[in-house]
Amino acid sequence: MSRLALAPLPLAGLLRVQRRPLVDERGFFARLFCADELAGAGWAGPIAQINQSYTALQGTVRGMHYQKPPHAEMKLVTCLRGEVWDVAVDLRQGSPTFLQWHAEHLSADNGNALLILPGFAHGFQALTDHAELLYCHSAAYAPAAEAGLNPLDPRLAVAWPLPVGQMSPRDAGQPGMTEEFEGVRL
Ligand SMILES: Cc1cn([C@H]2C[C@H](O)[C@@H](COP(=O)(O)OP(=O)(O)O[C@H]3O[C@H](C)C(=O)[C@H](O)[C@H]3O)O2)c(=O)[nH]c1=O
Repeated sequence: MSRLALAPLPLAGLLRVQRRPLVDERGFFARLFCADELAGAGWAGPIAQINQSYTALQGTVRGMHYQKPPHAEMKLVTCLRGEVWDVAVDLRQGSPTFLQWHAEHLSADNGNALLILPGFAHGFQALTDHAELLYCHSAAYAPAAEAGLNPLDPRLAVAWPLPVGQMSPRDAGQPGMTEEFEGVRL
C-alpha cells in the first residue's frame, strides 16, 4: 500500500509528496522516503546523504542553493517541526520555465514534502520559530560545486510571505544574477 501520494506541480520537475501516516492510539508512523514509490517521479538511485537543518527564528531565509553538474542532485525536503515556505527555482538551460519559482507550504502538520529534481535552486523561509527540515539528497555534498543565488534577487522576485529576517552572510552577499546567467546544463 502506498504511503506517499505524489502530485505534480506547476513547474515540471517538482512534485508534492504527501505522507499518509498510519495513526493509532499511540500516535503515528509515517514513511518519509521510498525508492520504489519515488522511482516513478524520477528519483533514480540511492539516497547519498540525509541532512537536518534547524532554524530558530521565524522570518529566517536560507538559500537559494544548488550544486553544479556533475554534482547536480535531487532533493526531498520534509518539514518535521514548525512550518516553512519552501521555494525551488528552475535553473535548467532551455527550460520553458527557466528562472520561474514555485513555493510549497511545508509543515510538520500537513505532512507534505517537496521533491526537487536536478536543475533547481532551493531555499526556504521559516514561517515559525524552531523550524526543522530533513533533506534526502541523491548526490553527496560537493563544496567545490556549490553555487547560490541571492534570495532577494529582483530577477527571481520570490514573494517571501514574511519580512525577511536572518540570512547567512554567504546568502546575503550573493551577487545579483547578470543578464548572461544561463543556468545549468544537465
Ligand atoms: C549542504 C551542506 C552543507 N554542509 C556544511 C556547509 C556549511 O559549513 C554548513 C551549513 O551549510 P549551509 O550554510 O549551506 O546551510 P544552509 O544555508 O541551511 O543550506 C542548506 O539549505 C539550503 C536551503 C539547501 O537547499 C541546501 O541543501 C543547503 O545548502 O554545513 C555540509 O557539511 N554538508 C552539506 O550537505
